[in-house]
Amino acid sequence: MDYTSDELAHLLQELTSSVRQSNPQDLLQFCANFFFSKLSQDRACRYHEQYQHPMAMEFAPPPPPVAPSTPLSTIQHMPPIPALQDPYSGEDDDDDEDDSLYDEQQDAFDSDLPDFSNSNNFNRMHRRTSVSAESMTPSSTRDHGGFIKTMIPKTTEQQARIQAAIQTNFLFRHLDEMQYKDVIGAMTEKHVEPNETVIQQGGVGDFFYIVESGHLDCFIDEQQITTYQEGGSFGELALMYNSPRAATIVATTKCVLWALDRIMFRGILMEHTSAKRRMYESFLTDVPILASLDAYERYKIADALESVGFDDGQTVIEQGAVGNNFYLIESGVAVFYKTDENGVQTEVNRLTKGAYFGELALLNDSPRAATVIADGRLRCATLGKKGFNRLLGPVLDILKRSSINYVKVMQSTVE
Ligand SMILES: Nc1ncnc2c1ncn2[C@@H]1O[C@@H]2COP(=O)(O)O[C@H]2[C@H]1O
Repeated sequence: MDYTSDELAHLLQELTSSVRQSNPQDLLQFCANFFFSKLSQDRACRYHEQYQHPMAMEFAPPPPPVAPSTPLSTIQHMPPIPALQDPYSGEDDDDDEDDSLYDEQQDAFDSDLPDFSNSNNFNRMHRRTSVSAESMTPSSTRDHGGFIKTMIPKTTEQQARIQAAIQTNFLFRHLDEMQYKDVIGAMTEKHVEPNETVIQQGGVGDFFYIVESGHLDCFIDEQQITTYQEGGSFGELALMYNSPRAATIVATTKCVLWALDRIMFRGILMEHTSAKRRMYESFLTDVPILASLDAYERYKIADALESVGFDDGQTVIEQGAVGNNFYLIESGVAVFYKTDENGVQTEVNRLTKGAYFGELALLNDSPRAATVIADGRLRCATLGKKGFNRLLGPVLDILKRSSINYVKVMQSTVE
């Protein structure tokens, strides 16, 4: 045992006084939150100690956890994701604290309590830059909703590297300035060697990861599912659903990762991510072109989609323009027009919910082949060029094949 009875007594005393102060409705949930916050701080401190004593970095990898795996089928039938209260909203009063506790009650924390007894986890965090140890002292602050933030001081160079790593990642796009600062403040740098396992399928979820550099492979039941590189992220599912890790992630090269702990992920990134995935889940399932994708691939598309509305008669795409976006029709009617060399405009097509357009210019790097105008109110989910190539990879062949027929149809309509 590496704690003294004094430390235990002190910890329990602190818990007791927190309970008295807050008078929570759900005592067990309150205690769970208290200990999770303590764990988060402890993790940051251990990391700090390890940074101060680089010779103490050696460790044996933790034994593979014995837990049921989460096959994709489980993801397809996941229970609704509990929505957390936005920790940034509301005043600093007791009601807010109660609300946040009420929301937290929906969390099945006990089904997913990581085994933190093995401190080797922390020793896997390697710090690269040599900054004064004083300036690296981690701290934590409590915000309005009783949410305890992890704060690990960083050099400007580290902050710039995190910003570069997250700038193309869709999960960070919606953050306001304060959330952005908090996320950067809470991240922990992790250096990984080739063949090192970052996440073990069936294990418990502790961190969400962003890739700064390097490549990693993702396996489910030893079958390779996908790869990750600069700007990619993984490890969110176990934190969102309190489920075992759904896949194994192994580095294929040296990697630099940034890790965000469970509390910060749930407090800042989860709400928006889960809301968006929920919002697009059934819509994307009904889009015929995406039928061959699995549930997780559709989740990733949902992360990247932006909803945009057009009024009756508004132009969505102009023939001859440069194409930057792909569109999926959420509702309404899009009408397609071709203008011939004499300037005569002819209607060539009409599409409704579930159909897509705007792929030709992206597939062929060509100017827009038609003008698209909203007939009545039109709402589309759009995907930028990068997201289109990255996320629709598995259906690009189908899109290409369909685009050939589609061009033929349009040409025959015009002729
Ligand atoms: N097809 C997939 N199914 C489930 N998880 C996947 C899949 N592809 C990539 N992953 C990622 O692998 C991660 C393993 O840890 P998590 O379950 O926390 O979160 C998972 C996802 O981020």
